[in-house]
Amino acid sequence: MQCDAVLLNGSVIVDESMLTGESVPITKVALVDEDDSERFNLEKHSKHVLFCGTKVLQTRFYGGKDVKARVIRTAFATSKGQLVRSIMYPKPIDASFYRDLFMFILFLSTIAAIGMVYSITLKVMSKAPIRDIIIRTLDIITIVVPPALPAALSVGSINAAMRLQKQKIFCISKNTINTCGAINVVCFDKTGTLTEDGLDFQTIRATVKSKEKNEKTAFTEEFNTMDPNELMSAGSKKDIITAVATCHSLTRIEGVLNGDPLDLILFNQTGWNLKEGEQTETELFDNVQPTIFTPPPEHHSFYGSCVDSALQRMSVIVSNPSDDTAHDMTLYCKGSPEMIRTLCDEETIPDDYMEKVNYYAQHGYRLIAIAQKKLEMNFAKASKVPRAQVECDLELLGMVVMENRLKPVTLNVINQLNAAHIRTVMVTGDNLLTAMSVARECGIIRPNKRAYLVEHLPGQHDERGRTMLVVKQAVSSSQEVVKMNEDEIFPETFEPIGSQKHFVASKYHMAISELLGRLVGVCDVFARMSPDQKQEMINLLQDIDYTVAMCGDGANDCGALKAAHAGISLSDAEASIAAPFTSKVADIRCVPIVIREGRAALVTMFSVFKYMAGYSLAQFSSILLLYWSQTNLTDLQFLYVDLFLITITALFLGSNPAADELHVYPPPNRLMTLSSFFSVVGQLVINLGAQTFIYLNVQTQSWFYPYAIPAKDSDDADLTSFEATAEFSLWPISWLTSLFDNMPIPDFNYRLFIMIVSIMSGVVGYIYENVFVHFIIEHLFYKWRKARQVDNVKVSTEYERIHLSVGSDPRWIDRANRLTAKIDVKQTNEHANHQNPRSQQKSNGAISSDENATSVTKL
Ligand SMILES: Nc1ncnc2c1ncn2[C@@H]1O[C@H](COP(=O)(O)OP(=O)(O)OP(=O)(O)O)[C@@H](O)[C@H]1O
Repeated sequence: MQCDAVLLNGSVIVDESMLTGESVPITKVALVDEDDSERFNLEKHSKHVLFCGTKVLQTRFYGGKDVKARVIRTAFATSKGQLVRSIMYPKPIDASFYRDLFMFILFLSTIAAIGMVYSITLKVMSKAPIRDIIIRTLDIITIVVPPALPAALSVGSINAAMRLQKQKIFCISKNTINTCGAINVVCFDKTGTLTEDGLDFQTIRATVKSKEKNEKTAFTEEFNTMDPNELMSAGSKKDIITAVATCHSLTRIEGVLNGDPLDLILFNQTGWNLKEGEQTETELFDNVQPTIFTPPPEHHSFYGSCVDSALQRMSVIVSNPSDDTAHDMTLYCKGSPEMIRTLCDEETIPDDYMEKVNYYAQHGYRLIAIAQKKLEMNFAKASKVPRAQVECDLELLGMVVMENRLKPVTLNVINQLNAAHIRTVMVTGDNLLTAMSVARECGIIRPNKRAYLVEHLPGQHDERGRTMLVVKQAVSSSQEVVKMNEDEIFPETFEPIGSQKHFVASKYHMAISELLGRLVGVCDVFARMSPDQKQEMINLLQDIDYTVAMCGDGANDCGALKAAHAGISLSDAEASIAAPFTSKVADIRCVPIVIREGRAALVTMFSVFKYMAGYSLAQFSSILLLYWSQTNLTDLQFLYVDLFLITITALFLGSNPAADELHVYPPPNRLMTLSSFFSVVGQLVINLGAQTFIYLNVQTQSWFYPYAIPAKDSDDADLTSFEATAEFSLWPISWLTSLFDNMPIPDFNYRLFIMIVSIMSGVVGYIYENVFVHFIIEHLFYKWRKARQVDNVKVSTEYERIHLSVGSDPRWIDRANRLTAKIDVKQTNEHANHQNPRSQQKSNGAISSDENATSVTKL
């Protein structure tokens, strides 16, 4: 057998192409235990890569080729932590603040360079020895840019990672924690993330030939069990149960059935049993081996299945020894109702098919349609036949309706994020109507806002070449929009400062089941997204400068988790390797926690940086003055400032915990701003002013005598001087005075005077920071700049006005401007009152299924 990859427990052999992060097309996989590896000639059998893996991964091979490839990469990454980055993180971490840090260090270096020129000039003029010139000049660099800076900067994120771990959230990329502080949009997968993974079976609707409708196909009534006898008495074929029992990728691991939770629940409903072949795993991949499915005792047939899967559907070919001959087999296919419809013979589709699908979907149910096709082929041919050849002209057998239950904490967490003005977006592979209903239920679509469905009319363009779109209004939204004071949701009037300019406060929500680049900024629900589209959507959001978190649980979220600034996985399997964060508590409570800790890490990183830079500049001012007198601080004075005042204080600063709740104002995520510049330069000038004043003033005192410059400067030269003591300014307790080589200042009043000058300089610095930097620069100046930009772009409609509030970012305005073409929203009638018990509960989520009730807008 030749396969593309081998999952080998315990040892790792890697092909170079995987290390570059390229995707290798993998269609055939062998799983080998360590004990079997010698017998299995690895080099001969594997085309591309040999990997280590874990047995449990076998159950995940239901997602199609792409997913397989990802699983294999995961398998490798699982046991070789060090190489995880090269494979799973080909994309470097994007963080503008790291760039800013670098720029800021360059800025400090420029200040250091000025100091160096000053030092060289002074030393040359005083004819100092070359060695002294070099050492004193280089001193200035380490004073202005402290060597402990990088270590001190990472203290915040290390502490945050430890706090996260206590809350069962594990992080494999510490740098990402700082990025989380800047997150302004969170994308959620639906199934398994917002809703429970284990869906409850609700109803089965089989198809029958209806006598009343001239033998046309129709749906049976709702059945709440999968009893074949009940279904057959209603005229349905029992094949629908056989299809549910065989069309899946469940497998036994150590005797326990494992696999997709949806399949597991449906299979358990059938009461069938599954017995896999006795072969070793190696042999399993040499040939397609039948898996045996045993129906309940009254039947005694055996079925062999060949599982394959692809986007939105999966198919099996089944042989029933009691019914089929050696040349007869049956293909069973199950998947999304839209996809199965495209594969079925129209004759077998009931007239009210889409009506029923929409009916269930708009009440939040998850639907799986089931179809079959009789094949004339033997087992050997069936195992190799291309799926396109057999997956056509299917006969629809019916559909299964599953309940989509929200996890208990979901609503609360989404509300927390909304209240903090962090945009929440749903990105799911499921049906648009189901997605909208769940979005309404969990608060992504807010109760006081209308929801619109956007549909794309491919190929239709207006006179300006813009794509035509259809906008449908949610059926109940106009009547049932909950009248809420906007302040109840947004307690404070929101004013974007700095980083917060992307917040979109629109009066409505839009949902779409296609990925249209321009709409990522305005749609809140993205349905029928393939794994690649999920990833693409994250990239599009990043293109318009969002800092994006993605929270998901499944193999289909791996790409998006990897692409996001912060991927948060709720699963231990493949998603956990693609994501920097993994929560052991499988619900979305981890999302605000990660953002809060990210904010704490970001704030502490910036504060530590500013503190260290500020103190270094204060020390720099002292040095400039002391160099003028050809003296310097003593070694212990340097040590005291560097170690105690700068490094240890910075380390304590870095252990600040996160705030208890997610505040509406995020911390600034830029360091290179006008306010930072004025803050640093202003504090430097204030400090230098105070120190120069003392430096000059001390020289006018009667007891002062100037520093005696030694004949030849040497390392152990006596640096004791009144100038240095006045600059260093420590209360003259005798042991401290001798420890720091201070020159005791004899006049008590003058010591008090130095103290007062230093306090005054602190007060002036404080006032400058708060009045000039915070109020005038940050508040008034940014407000003035914002007022010059258009803030709200209005989208007019024939019936009402919809306001798109787009913040102040010019790119947003540009995008919103393209939406200002007329949106002609036609309101549809309230959908018929349904008997379904969930209809009341979910009425807010109901949306129109009337395909004609639309009109066109242009994008
Ligand atoms: N085991 C399965 N058997 C048949 N069809 C399936 C199965 N799992 C998913 N599907 C179909 O494929 C569609 C896409 O599945 P996918 O796993 O990408 O997303 P999802 O599970 O519906 O939602 P989410 O992306 O929120 O997890 C589903 O909506 C469903 O119609």
